[in-house]
Amino acid sequence: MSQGGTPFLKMHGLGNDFVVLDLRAHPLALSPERVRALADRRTGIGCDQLITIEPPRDRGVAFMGIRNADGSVVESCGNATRCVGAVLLAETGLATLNLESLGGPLVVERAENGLVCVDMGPARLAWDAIPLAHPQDTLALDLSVGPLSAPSAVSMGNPHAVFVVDDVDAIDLPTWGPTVEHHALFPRRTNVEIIQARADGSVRMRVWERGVGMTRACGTGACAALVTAVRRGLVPERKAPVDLDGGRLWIEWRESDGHVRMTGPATRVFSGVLDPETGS
Ligand SMILES: N[C@H](CCC[C@H](N)C(=O)O)C(=O)O
Repeated sequence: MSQGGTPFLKMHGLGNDFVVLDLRAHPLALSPERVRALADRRTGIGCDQLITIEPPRDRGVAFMGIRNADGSVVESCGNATRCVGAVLLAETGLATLNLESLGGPLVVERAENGLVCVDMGPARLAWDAIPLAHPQDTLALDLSVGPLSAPSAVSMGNPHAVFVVDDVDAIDLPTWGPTVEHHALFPRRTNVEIIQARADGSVRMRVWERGVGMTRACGTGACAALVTAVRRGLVPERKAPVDLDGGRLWIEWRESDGHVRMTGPATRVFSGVLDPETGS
């Protein structure tokens, strides 16, 4: 492998996986084509999102860049925030730190049992904050696609359409997800979640991610799911475990400031160096 390549880490949060490029000492131009090539699971390293760690732009320890597998640059990624947060907590020895993203400032803390807790900022519920193409009540949108109808819309810096269903395993999300993702109601497309409330107070969720497709977990989606469950009166408290295909996240929607806190694992898989010639 040639010298001077860009170091990377392969990481995941509950199976939602990332190639994390540390660009702080190794600037690298990332065209959408290059992102798609790196994310390709057949010919590239393979990941749901390409994540960059960049020098801070304001008061954080670093800036985190987020690119979906289709090459789109997006605002927020909860699972990647825990992963990058874990890297920076270990690097700095801090117990809590500020991380910057396009979706806004994030606060990352060490939690018990090796987990990572992130203050994902406020849930945004206004129609033009999602954004939607025209004014609507975000608690229940005037939208039906196949067996899915009347989702709630929530932004965690990125858009989410959350459908409440009786049984998430009875919905063919790979079929209906893309139709919702690209619906004209969402000028920036949307992530698509289906959720069901359980008798034990937990929430079960599956997700079709904007710019990726089906993933095993979505941290911002889990935040949007809990916010929707609270708004719809489906859970007894403003906090609940959210069970995704890849595992469990603990989510709380704080009443005092409307911020959403997410706690869960961050897993490092392997490290490497990108070849500067081939970029992979
Ligand atoms: N697909 C999302 C970005 C990644 C979100 C997800 N991986 C998470 O953990 O929050 C979007 O286009 O907004």
